[in-house]
Amino acid sequence: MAEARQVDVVVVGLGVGGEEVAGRLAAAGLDVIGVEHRLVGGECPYWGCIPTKIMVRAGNALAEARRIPGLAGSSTVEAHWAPVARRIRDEATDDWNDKVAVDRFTGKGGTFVRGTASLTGPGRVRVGDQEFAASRGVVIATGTAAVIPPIEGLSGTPYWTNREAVEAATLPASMLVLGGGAIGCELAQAYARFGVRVTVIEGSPRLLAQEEPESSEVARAALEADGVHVITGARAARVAHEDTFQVTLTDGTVLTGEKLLIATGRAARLSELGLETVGLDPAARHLTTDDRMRAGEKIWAVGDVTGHGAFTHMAMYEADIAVRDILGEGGPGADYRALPRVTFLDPEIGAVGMTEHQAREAGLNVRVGYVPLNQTSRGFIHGPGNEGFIKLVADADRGVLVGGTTAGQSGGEMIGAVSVAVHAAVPVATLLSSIWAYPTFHRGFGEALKPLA
Ligand SMILES: Cc1cc2nc3c(=O)[nH]c(=O)nc-3n(C[C@H](O)[C@H](O)[C@H](O)COP(=O)(O)OP(=O)(O)OC[C@H]3O[C@@H](n4cnc5c(N)ncnc54)[C@H](O)[C@@H]3O)c2cc1C
Ligand SMILES: NC(=O)c1ccc[n+]([C@@H]2O[C@H](COP(=O)([O-])OP(=O)(O)OC[C@H]3O[C@@H](n4cnc5c(N)ncnc54)[C@H](O)[C@@H]3O)[C@@H](O)[C@H]2O)c1
Repeated sequence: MAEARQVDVVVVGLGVGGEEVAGRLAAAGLDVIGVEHRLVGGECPYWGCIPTKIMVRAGNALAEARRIPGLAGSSTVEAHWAPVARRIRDEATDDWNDKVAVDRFTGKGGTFVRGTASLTGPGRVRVGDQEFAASRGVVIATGTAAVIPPIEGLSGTPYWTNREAVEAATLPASMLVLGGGAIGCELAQAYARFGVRVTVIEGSPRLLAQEEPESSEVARAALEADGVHVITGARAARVAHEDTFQVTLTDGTVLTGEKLLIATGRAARLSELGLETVGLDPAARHLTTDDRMRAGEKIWAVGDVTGHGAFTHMAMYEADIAVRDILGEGGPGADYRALPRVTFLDPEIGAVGMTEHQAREAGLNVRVGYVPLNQTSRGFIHGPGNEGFIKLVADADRGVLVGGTTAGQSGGEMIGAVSVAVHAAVPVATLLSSIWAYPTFHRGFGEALKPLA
């Protein structure tokens, strides 16, 4: 093997987080190697956020058109998948080609290496027969991959993960979805709105189990309204595939579907990284980081691998902190109190910070405000499609919000206000004295805040 090339920084994985770190460090004048074995940009643009939200946008347009009767006349809606598949292939992913993204990075002065990287010691990375010695250190941004549960018969069948569901040029007649988290719910609704017969099988007692119970109810009602068969508290015991999939649940129920989507969570890609060469545990679920995203000697970690929340905005947030630390720029460290997330169902389910349950578990003196959107003026005006609610969770001792959920037409947008309040610890008294525009959905904040006084 040739002698190690001396550089400033090696970034392993150029997904959302890694591309941001590598690009900014290169633009700042450092000698940066960026290593990626699939596509620069990672899961979000090619198989995650962007293509799935293109599907959601299209499904929502269909749903809104179907709401015209009773509001504005009549509508005949014919759903076609071809424009959705075309937008994903041509506009969003360049047919799963990352040339533009690679050029973006090299244009900032970075050196791109296509391949699988592994650590060989502090600051040292191997990619194929190339070795790099990074004087400042290595940034791990290797993201997550779909978890495939060890169900009898599943391995070896042509099951789908989010990748095949996103790449589909045509739709199946029917689809079984294992897992009712964000991926399962979003794809189930989008597919159902294009006429696919969808069944969701969720192991825990409710969908979106990490969120408020009220969010789970909204999600279930929304899916069922679109004809999705939702089964909760059920486990798959066996999978078989001939022409179609057969999933046998532990209670003996047999379900069939043309496709089977596995959406049972994601796991950090850590096991093949050579973490043992830098004193870290390769069997760990995530890389533990301090508030500067440092994970060990000459090692930073950002994005899904840190386990703080598998979201693009989290990867970007942590990338910014790591960049500032590597460049010695200072500034605020990581603070996860106000982590926002949006499940892009119709209605959208936005949430930030703690759920009521988490706040009680944390021993806070909890107060809760809750308003169903259909009881607000805007909800009444909106009519069909006005499902949702605002729920605010306050720490009564400190007089501030610690979390909230905004489910509804613009739930993903509304959560921004709660996010600011939690992040900046705005006193509930100050929020109560605010003026909320009439008739908006967010005017419901005024009502939801009243019990928190
Ligand atoms: C279906 C779906 C929908 C989603 N929707 C949303 C959404 O609406 N909003 C949101 O905020 N988040 C969403 N997410 C989550 C979001 O995509 C991730 O949080 C984000 O991509 C994480 O960025 P990352 O850089 O940590 O990892 P990734 O984007 O996974 O990038 C990691 C990169 O590292 C590369 N890599 C791994 N190991 C190596 C190695 N050894 N050598 C070289 N390269 C390596 C991988 O090929 C990959 O490109 C969604 C995810 C999925 C799957
Ligand atoms: N809108 C967004 O921001 C968005 C969208 C999609 C994904 N994501 C990110 O990607 C992550 C992964 O999404 P996900 O939906 O795969 O994971 P998830 O962890 O959110 O949900 C997985 C679900 O599968 C269930 N499950 C696990 N094993 C099962 C089994 N054997 N049988 C039946 N059910 C089982 C779990 O109980 C859980 O409810 C999310 O947590 C989120 O961070 C975000």
